[in-house]
Formats: sequence, C-alpha cells, structure tokens
Amino acid sequence: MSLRIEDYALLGDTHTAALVGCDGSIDWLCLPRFDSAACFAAILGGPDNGRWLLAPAGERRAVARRYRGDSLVLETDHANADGRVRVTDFMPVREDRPVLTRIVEGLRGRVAMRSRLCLRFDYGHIAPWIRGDGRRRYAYAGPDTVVVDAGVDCRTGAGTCSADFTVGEGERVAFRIAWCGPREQPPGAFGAHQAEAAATATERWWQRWVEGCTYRGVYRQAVVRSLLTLKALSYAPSGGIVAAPTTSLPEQLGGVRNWDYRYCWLRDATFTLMALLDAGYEQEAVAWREWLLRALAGDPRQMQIMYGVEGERRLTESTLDHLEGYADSRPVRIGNAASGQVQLDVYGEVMDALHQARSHGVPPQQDAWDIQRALMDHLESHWRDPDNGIWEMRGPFRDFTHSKIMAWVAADRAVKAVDHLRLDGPAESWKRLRQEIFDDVCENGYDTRRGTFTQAYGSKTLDASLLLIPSVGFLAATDERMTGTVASIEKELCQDGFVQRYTTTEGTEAVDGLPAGEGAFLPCTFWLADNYIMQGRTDEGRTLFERLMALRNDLGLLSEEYDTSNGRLIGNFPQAFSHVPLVITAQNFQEGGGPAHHRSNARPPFRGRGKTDAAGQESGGGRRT
Ligand SMILES: OC[C@H]1O[C@H](O[C@H]2O[C@H](CO)[C@@H](O)[C@H](O)[C@H]2O)[C@H](O)[C@@H](O)[C@@H]1O
Repeated sequence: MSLRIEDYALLGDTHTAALVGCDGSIDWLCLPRFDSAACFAAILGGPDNGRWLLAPAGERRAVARRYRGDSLVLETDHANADGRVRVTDFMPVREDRPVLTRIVEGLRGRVAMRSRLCLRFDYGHIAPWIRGDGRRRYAYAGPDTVVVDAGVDCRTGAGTCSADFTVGEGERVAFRIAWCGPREQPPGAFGAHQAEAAATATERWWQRWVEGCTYRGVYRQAVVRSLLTLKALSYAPSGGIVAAPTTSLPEQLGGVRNWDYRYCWLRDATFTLMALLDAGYEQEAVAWREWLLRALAGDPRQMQIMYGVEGERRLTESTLDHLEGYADSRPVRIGNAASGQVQLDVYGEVMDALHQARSHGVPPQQDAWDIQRALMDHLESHWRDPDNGIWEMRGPFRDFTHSKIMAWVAADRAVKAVDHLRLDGPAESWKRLRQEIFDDVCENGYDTRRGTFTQAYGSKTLDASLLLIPSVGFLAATDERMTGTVASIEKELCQDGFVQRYTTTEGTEAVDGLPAGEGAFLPCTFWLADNYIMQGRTDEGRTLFERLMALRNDLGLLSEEYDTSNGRLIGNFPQAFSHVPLVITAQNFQEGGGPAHHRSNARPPFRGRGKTDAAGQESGGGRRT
C-alpha cells in the first residue's frame, strides 16, 4: 500500500530533488539533475525499484516532522516503545556534486534502527554492483556511481547496502550518498561532525535566501514555504524552473493521466517568475531571462511551449513499463509529448513576464526585446490559428478562448513596452491588433444567451482558465460578462467548492482525448478566490483561500490537484503551478485590502498587468495570477 502523496516531504539542492516519506523512506530521487533517470523510483513501483529506508526497526508509534526553520532541512521524529529518535535529512546546496545526508540522533531511550539503501539506476531497474568495504561503498552501473558513507558498518547483498544499529540518547550516526560521474574523484572523508556542519550550512543558505522575501502579510509562513518550494524547483546553473520534480503521480488514482513534469514550461515558469519577482527576488528573474533567451535562441517560429532545464528541445515521450505506477496508475511516462504542441497562450505569458521584469526595474536587455518583436511578428499572422490550449488537450485543435485572450495580452504588453517603457516598435499596429483580438473574443468566445465566456469559440463548455480574464487585465472582475462567467463556473465546474479545469465526466463532449475523470485543479481554485477578492467578495475569497491552505500537507506542500471524493492530494508533487497562486492570492489580500480596491485605482495592486487603453474596454487593472 503506497503512502499518500501528502505523506512525502521535499528535499532539494537547486539541481534536483528527493521525496522522503513520513515512514523514513526516500522513494524518489533523480541524479544528477531533475530530469535524470531516477535511482530511487519506489514511489512509482515498490521498494525493489529503489529507495532508502532509515527508520526504527520495530513498530513505530508516532511520527512528527518539520523543516528546520525556513529551510529544506527536514527533521522527522520517530517514537516507539524503546524511545525516540530524530532523523535529519537534507541535500547540501550543490557545490561540486549531488549529496544526500541523513543524521540519526537519539532523543530518548535506546532505539534499534535499520537502514536499507537500495539503489536502482535508470528508473528503478538496474541493480548496481557494490564494491568497497566497511563504512565506504561504491555502487555503480554504466554512467552512474554513488559513493555511500555510513557511520556504522554495513553489509551488502542483492544490490542493497544495509545496516542495523542502535542509538542512545545524545548519540549520532550519519550517512551520506554522493553521486559521481564515471571519471570523477570520490568525495572526501565523512563523519558525524562534517554532517552536522553541512546541515547547519544548508539551513543557513535557505534562511539567507528567505531574508530577501518582501512579503510581510498574515500568511507569511505559508508564502515563505511556497517560495522555498519554487526556489527548490529552480535549476541553479541555467535559471530554468521545472513544473514539479516528479513524473506520473496521477491526476486520477488508478488512471492514465500521468505526466512527466520535470521540465520547464514557459507558462509555469513565467508564473513562477512573477511570484518570485513580486516577493522581491529579482536575481531569479534575471537568471530566468537568461535561460529563456538561450531556450528561444534561433528562429522564434520554432518556439516550443516547454524545454529541458538547459533549454533542450527533444523531450520525446515514452512509457516505463517495468514500473507499476503510483497506486497502479499506468502508464508511467517520461518525456512529454506536450512539447510538440501549439499553445498560443505562451506568447502572452512570455511577453507579460518580460514586461513585468522591466517594470520591476530588472535592467533591460536588447536581445530580450528583439525576441519579443520577433514573437509579435509571428503572433500577428498566427493568433487566429486553433491550438491545444492551456490544458494541453490531446484532442483536436480548437479556438480556445483563453489562448486568444493571451494573444491579446501579448499585444497589450507590446503596446505598453513602447508607450510606457519607451522601447522601439510599431505601437499603432499593435494597438490595432489588440483591438481586433478583443473584438473577436467578445464576439466568438462569449455566449450572450448564457451570459458567460466559453472554453472555445462556438462551444457550450466552460473552462476555468477564463477565471484569469481580470487578472491579465482583459476585463474588470466586476464587468457583467465576468461576473456571469464566475457564476457559471461556480455552478458547473465546482465540486465541493473546488474548481475543475473543465468537465471530463462521462457522457459529455470529450475535449481532451483522454478517459474522463480527474481531481479539482488547485491553481484554478486559487484563481476563483482572486475573482472573489476583485469582485469585492473578500470574505468568500478568504474562506476559499483558507480551505485551499488547509489542503497543504503538514509541511506546507501542495500537489497539482485534489481528489474531493477521497480527500487526497493527487498529481505531481510539489507543483509550482499550485504554489505560485498561493503566493499571489496571499499578496492580493494584502495589497488589495478588500472590496474598496476596484481596478481603476491609480496604483493597481497588480503592477502594470491591468489597465489598457484599447477602445471599448473597461480596464481590469487586474491582479496577478
Ligand atoms: O491533462 C493533460 C496535460 O496535463 C499536463 O499538463 C498540465 O501540466 C502542465 C505543467 O504544470 C501545465 O502547464 C498544463 O497547463 C497542465 O494542463 C501534461 O504535462 C500534459 O502532457 C497533458 O497533456
């Protein structure tokens, strides 16, 4: 029986990440980077697919865990009849090689412990040779070597390194694994003293990073944990940001909606960037822009909607049939076919993110503007094309209303770059384009009879992406077309108050090319809360926001979706797309201050993202998404 997704904690070193279960088992780890093959893949199969269990040998009575302060140093306390022990897990922020350290500390009594380190390279199916003796072992196969240092003698057999030992009060035993490439020197000596020093340094590193956070509102603790999570999903060498560190944690338990998120989506990354930027993290914005420019370099017509962490383009999707899948959710996929899709919204997101960066004072860069102009040239002749849409539907291409709205956003930010930031470009032609798109959306994406925007032109289906309309400044939240859309979404897409992206239930029009059924989508539910705030329904916004906050696990982490029937987090974990709107909505409460702040304020809370001068439009002056 698998642990629940919310039973996992995140460790990270800004290159890759691990998931540690509350039972003391590390069940997911890809080395050396986020999208490398996993050496612990038990979460998608079983213990034989690789894991590292470090826990009391006997029956456990209680477990409590927490991060040390504002860091990713995790402490798990296990108690049983013999006493209490603490296991401290962390990955030192990467210097030369990936390292994962575990320290066992006796708190009370004398507790028998066991360590079962089962490395399985290439996603859980290559058992390495293990060489060496005593307290240092080398596990290797093909390009991977993991150097194992144990604070006690260990034994090997069947590709596993095991140790049984006891700890008494005040005693410490440390373990470390370090990954090395084939010709790299193994790491130096290791002992409990070095382990403690590394834990302190790691905690300080994260703590110092948090000191840069400018958010001071009532939700600070939750916001900081979300920001830490977003930082942990950033790939330090390039500035790329992955959507989540996992693959194939299912959107429906036992279902086929299992995707690989260990890549950089332009959409998810730009949202992340804006959350970080607004919380005071400009350096991350500069790094992300560097990543973006490298990723998009070349012919902008070849822009993809997602890339690898270093800007790689070939993300071919395949299945791993040797893995049973989390809770039997098959197939397990690596790579992502969405990389070959057409999603028009990314033009709007990239234009918006670069505009926000400049508006926040990030020094301008000519290459960035050159790329933006080339993207606008392309968009001008392609915005009418049907596409796969924000939800990456694998069904037929459609004229998704949200995609067109984001094309409007692209034109709007291009105009503003010229008018407000004095960049050089054909503003008049972009203004005409903006107006043309606006009229087209209002005519074809709005159902006047039902009083709601619809998922696609001419469709009757609703779509939660429409909740973004005021946040991006297309219309005010109080515009009757928007209040009508919110009312329809409340009626048709909400389950127990949580929002689904669109309807996938049996019997309705099959829009995404997949069997029906998935959970409520957490980002969309935050967007509904934003609409409430912007409509002046602050109490409803707060109630919904706090219900969402209550879905976070004991460590403050969220996955992509929530299964309202089983009351469980589902989907990849932790998910940037869910943590971003938590940060944004919390800031909206703080900045908006409630109903009085309608979008025509001189200083929109949503800096620069709202107001437009396109004729016939009431500015949303919207908030961030
Ligand atoms: O549900 C179908 C699609 O699901 C994934 O996409 C979702 O996650 C992306 C990353 O967070 C997000 O950008 C997108 O908007 C979501 O729909 C999956 O990656 C797709 O391959 C899949 O078609």
